[in-house]
Amino acid sequence: MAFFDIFKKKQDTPPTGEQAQKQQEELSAGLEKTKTGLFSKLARAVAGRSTIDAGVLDDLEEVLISSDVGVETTVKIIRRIEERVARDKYMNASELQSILRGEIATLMEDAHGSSENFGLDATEGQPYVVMVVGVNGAGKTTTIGKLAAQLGKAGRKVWIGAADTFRAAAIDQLQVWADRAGATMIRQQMGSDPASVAFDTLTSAKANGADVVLIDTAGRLHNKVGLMNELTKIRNVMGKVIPGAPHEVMLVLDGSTGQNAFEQAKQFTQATQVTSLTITKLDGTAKGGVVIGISDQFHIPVRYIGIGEGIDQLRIFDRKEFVNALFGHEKN
Ligand SMILES: Nc1nc2c(ncn2[C@@H]2O[C@H](COP(=O)(O)OP(=O)(O)OP(=O)(O)O)[C@@H](O)[C@H]2O)c(=O)[nH]1
Repeated sequence: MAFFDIFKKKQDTPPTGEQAQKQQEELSAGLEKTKTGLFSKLARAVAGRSTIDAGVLDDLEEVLISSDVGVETTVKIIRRIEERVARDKYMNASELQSILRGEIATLMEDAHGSSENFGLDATEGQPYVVMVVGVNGAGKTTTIGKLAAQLGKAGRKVWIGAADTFRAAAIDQLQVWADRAGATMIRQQMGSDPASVAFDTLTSAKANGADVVLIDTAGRLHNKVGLMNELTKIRNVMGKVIPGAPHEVMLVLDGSTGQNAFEQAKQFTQATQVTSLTITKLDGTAKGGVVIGISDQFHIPVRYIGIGEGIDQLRIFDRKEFVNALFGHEKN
């Protein structure tokens, strides 16, 4: 069974029209800074210009790069718009916003393919295991906590493994979240072997009929080989307890770090096979363009975004809602 099914199908009732609207409004509010930044820059790029010409495209390039969309993705977008302009000859500068919206929507669709494709399916009757990776401070602990709470609310039995054993405070913080979420947490002494914690967690989860296992890991980046070896060791141990585990490797990135998030994505994708992304802290930043650039550049689907500290402010990422939140609903 895929995690997406586990999560979605267990939700008591789908949101009503009113709830769905509220959720969309919260998302728009969370992305407000990114939206305002992008649009004020776009407005400046087209001010006083009638057609989309080379000058407008140069300015657009700067707008996208300064909105943290990333160089590769920016170049791709500009090239596509250039092709359209070449075909169409005359394009009004006022159309730039809707053209950009269309290009971003297409990019996100290409990057995501089937958005349910986050990793492997778990064998029926076995827990679905998510290994959560990312640097300290990216929001791993909070994300695991919110996820456990949402899954618990949806009636799922959740096990959490505290395999970030380097800081006692990190283990304690995770324990607080686990208790709040009604999840079972497996922990050992600070400094113990993370692979051993993962082994204990999966063994206990399997024996107790857990639905989902979330494994927290330490994300020290000072040494790439060290990181790779540690993550490989944890993965191998998991696979011995539950064949196929981990079914998903979720990389948590702090969206407010902009270009740094791209660098982290590069480091982690080189160290291990990452199958999904969670991008946190989009509420406090104008750097939300990272969501577009990272999913495009790394071709890894974004599963969740964090738009606040509240439990339900960790949202399943929906690329259409995201584009709507940035550009408004499409007018027919
Ligand atoms: N505003 C906002 N804050 C967030 C979001 N996600 C996480 N945070 C905050 O970011 C801070 C860091 O989050 P943690 O979960 O502790 O980060 P971590 O990656 O586990 O870091 P370590 O515990 O140091 O390994 C906390 O204060 C969280 O409340 C979000 O989506 N929005």
